[in-house]
Amino acid sequence: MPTIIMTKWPVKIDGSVKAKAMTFLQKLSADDTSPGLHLEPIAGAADPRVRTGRVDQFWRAVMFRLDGAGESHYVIHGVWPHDDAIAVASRVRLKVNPINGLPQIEQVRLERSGTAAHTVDPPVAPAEPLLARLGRVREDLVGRLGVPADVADLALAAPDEDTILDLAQRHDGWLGMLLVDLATSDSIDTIAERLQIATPEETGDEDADLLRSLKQPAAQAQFAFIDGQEELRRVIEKGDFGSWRVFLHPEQRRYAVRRYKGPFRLSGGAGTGKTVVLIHRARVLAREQPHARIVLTTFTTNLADALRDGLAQLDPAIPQTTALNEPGVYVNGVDALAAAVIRTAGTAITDAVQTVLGDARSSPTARTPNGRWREVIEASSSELPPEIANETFLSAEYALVVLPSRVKNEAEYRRVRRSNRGVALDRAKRDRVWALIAAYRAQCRIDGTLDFAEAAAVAAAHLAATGGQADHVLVDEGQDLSPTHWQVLRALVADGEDDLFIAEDSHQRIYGNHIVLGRYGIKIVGRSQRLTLNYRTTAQNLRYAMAMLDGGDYVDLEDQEEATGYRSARSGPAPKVDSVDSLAAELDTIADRIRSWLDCGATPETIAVLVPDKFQRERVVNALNERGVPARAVDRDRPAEGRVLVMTMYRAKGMEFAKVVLADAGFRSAAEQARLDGLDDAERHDAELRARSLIYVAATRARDELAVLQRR
Ligand SMILES: Nc1ncnc2c1ncn2[C@@H]1O[C@H](COP(=O)(O)OP(=O)(O)OP(=O)(O)O)[C@@H](O)[C@H]1O
Repeated sequence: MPTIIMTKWPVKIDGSVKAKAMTFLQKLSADDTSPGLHLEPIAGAADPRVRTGRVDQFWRAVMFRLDGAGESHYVIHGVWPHDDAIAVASRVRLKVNPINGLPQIEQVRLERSGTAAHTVDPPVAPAEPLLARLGRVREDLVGRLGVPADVADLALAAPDEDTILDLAQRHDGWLGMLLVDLATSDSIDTIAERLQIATPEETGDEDADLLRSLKQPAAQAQFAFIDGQEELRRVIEKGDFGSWRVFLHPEQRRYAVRRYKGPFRLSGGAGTGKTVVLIHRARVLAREQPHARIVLTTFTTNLADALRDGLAQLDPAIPQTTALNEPGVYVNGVDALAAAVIRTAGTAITDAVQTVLGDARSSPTARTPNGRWREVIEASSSELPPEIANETFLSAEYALVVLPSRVKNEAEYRRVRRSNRGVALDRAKRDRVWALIAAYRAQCRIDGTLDFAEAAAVAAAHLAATGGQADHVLVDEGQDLSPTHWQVLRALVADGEDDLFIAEDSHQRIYGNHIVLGRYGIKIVGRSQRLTLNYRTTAQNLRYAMAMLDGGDYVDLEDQEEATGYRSARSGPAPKVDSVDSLAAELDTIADRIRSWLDCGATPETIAVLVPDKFQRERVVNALNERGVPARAVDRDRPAEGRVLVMTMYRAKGMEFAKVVLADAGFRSAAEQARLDGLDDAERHDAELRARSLIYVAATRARDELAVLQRR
């Protein structure tokens, strides 16, 4: 049967044509001799392999036919209206790039008009174009990396990064990726290595050479061999043809499929496709090991919902299970996962509670309410200074020191190591802190509740005693997890091959404290890599977001300084940053901005207003509705259609929108300021880092346009 090789299609087609294209491709993949397909060569075409096929009366598919291993292969270039299709088919050529061995669809110049098929105004070269400033010469681009000469000349004349990114956006696949890389300070060797470029071997059989080239890792960012009718349907039905589902960057593919001898850590800035790698990896593991118990987890339930949806979109055939310890992929937030361990353990959980808390609770499934630490502090007559007797310090001390070390009494607390905790505690202070912790525990015992960190610690102790319940654990948003989360995940899976795969970005830590994985039995030892190409955010918005982090000392889960260098594949307008004098002016400006986007054809649900807290969320929703802009608050529910979405910056984590307004960026309520003022230096410093990260997270949710409003 013929093999279909999809490419990222250069034109977007609408739903009804898509359905017909699907039928056409299904027929083609079943039998390419069927006369209804009207497969035809084009007389005088630049490439004798080119064929057109009849999608319907009006639309034609353009493709290349290759023969190899006794089978025909069709590289589908795209679908166009009849006359355009003939014009495209006459001038396109598929060849192996002689320098880098990658497949290249080029447009041959039309002799009649003497113009290039893809005309681009050559920029006027400034005194020193960007690539010259970076020390690049024509030989690097053309002779070493295989950039076509005409594209190389445009790139070499580009005055700045944005111009190169514009050029990159006009070239799909490896060429676009090379251009993005060339605009950075990475060495030519690094760039070549990243795309695994190698000089091609020529066998004399051109079709076989092309097929080999199409299978190169960097080629798969643009060409996908379709594995059966079902995959064909998914590729065509789901959104655009350039989607993450099909065309992975070679680095993403490597991390999705590679085997690791132990825990692996994948870092990367916002939008670099970490979640995409995790979802693909879950699929790869599930397909290769149908009996494996695979866990895909993250920090919140909302993010887990998105992972679940993403996996189902990628491949509905992958079995998702709703119970741990069963074959298939179990997707859940890490706290829900810990709760599930406790629930299914039943009364057998008593031993684990005893191990962690030193008391007996038989069915500790209720949650400790927020504010319990405050009540305990208020009810005590502790002589501790305010920078210790506060909720932030005590809950952190409890989650970072007491629970992971399973401290059960004052004597143990006196001895425990408090590494990386800012405030030093002498013996008297330790005893007083313990008195508060003991009061907290006593109250929770009476209520029969556990807080989230306790529940994770108890679940970890239970698993450690009774054995793991998974074969592979994949973790997203690792930077936000707390020590007992890591303990439960470590205990969930036995040490061994592909046990833990962790995606994280320390710049996006907005919840917990900084921690180091090695302390919780997760030894990365050199198995750590970084993704650096941002798929989501335009270079302009990314620059704005990165500037929020300037000067902050961010440290990753292996206690190393976090790298900042990463780049965007997309270019767009600069963010609009406005300062306003009053709340009313701010709300008016938000409404005006959104109205102008809607007037230009944006759909409401692709626009989000991100605010610091729930109070402001309600205020913005009301103000927008009053001003005739339909808006809706998003909380735990999934975003609905037809209205502009308004949510807290926390809720927006992991999401993305075409257009984003950051309202009241950097706002701090009086209560929050008072809380920060009451903290010790180390806690305050960490809180400041998290506050900057929150703006970074929020700003990187914008795909195309970002507007920022600050109060003067
Ligand atoms: N290979 C790819 N081709 C096309 N789009 C991609 C690719 N990889 C990722 N994307 C897109 O880039 C966006 C960001 O991807 P993803 O959410 O996986 O990044 P992330 O690193 O997890 O981001 P964040 O840390 O901000 O949550 C998504 O829209 C995703 O579909």
